[in-house]
Amino acid sequence: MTFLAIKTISKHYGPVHALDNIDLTVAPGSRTAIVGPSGSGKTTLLRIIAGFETPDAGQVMLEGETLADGPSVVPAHRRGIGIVSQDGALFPHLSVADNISFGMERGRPDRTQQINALIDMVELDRNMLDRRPHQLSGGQQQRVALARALGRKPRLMLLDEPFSALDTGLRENMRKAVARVLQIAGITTILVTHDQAEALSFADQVAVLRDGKLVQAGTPQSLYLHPRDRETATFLGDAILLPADLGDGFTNCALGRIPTDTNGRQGRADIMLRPEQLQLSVLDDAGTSAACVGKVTDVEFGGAVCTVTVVLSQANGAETLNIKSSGVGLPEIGSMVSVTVLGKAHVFDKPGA
Ligand SMILES: Nc1ncnc2c1ncn2[C@@H]1O[C@H](COP(=O)(O)OP(=O)(O)OP(=O)(O)O)[C@@H](O)[C@H]1O
Repeated sequence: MTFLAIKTISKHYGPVHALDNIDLTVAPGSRTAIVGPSGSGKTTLLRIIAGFETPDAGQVMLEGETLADGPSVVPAHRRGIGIVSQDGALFPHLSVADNISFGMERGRPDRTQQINALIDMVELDRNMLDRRPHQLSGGQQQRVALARALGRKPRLMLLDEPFSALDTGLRENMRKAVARVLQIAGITTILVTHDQAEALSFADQVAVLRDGKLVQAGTPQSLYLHPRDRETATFLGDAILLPADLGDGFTNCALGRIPTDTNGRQGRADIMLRPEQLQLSVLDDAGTSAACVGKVTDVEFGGAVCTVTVVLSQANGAETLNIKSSGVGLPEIGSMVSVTVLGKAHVFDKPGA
């Protein structure tokens, strides 16, 4: 079932083609993340959905209602869409309570009850209600902004990089908290972010934009493991890209004979593995018959996840691999290791894709 449908949306700013024929559907109650490099059109798309920007062509439909049909649009304030932006955009001269209740009827008998319910929902202490925004941390301000947006009971919530000003630990906590609040409230959400890890962990659906075009949309798992092209593969995370010979659901490549995610394709192709699909074992003298052998040339300690650089032997094409490994029992530089592949290699649709 479709809740929001974006159909053939295009937008120019003078000579810049900010959005080019975008089609995207969003299911009710779901969380979609729109990701892409800087300038790929993410904010423009969000602003068109919100009603702050008019498309040149195409439609935006929400619950079957046409919100935009080319330049003919329903104004932003009549769309029932909430938005939380990067800076939270709170009113600095108003208390937290007044910020949350902004737009609520002032004489409403259940006003205090509503404010309390909203501040509880975003898991802030009620004793913060009398404070001004500058007396709150960045994360607390974002929660107030979310409470204010929720107070208007939006049909759809748009989050425009709301976590980007927060530091790493807080960012992750906020992301989880916001996802929880929106899920409990049953509100369909679209998040714009340039942080691919954030998109993968927050969303049920990830849509990748590049140069104003929608490159791929799908579940985080499907995009991460089966990206359409090399650019999407490397945008979504570290990737090991290798040339290979295909046949019968297997490939022969520098890592030996490994299963692939396509059947029935033959010939040369480019394949991708995620670094965590490769497992290292330090070789003792008896292990030199292992299928794929290499030498450790660098070890980068990174806490829980470390990077081990391995140069494969001549027999394995002398490829250089950056492999993710746990910080426990890291091999030493200069040691010989065998490399085993977990799972399947992804085959790109087109050679050189
Ligand atoms: N009001 C505007 N006038 C002219 N050009 C614009 C305007 N808004 C956006 N653009 C251009 O449209 C393209 C898409 O911009 P947009 O802000 O949507 O990208 P983005 O993916 O959100 O980028 P970022 O991650 O840097 O915020 C860019 O080339 C940008 O320079």
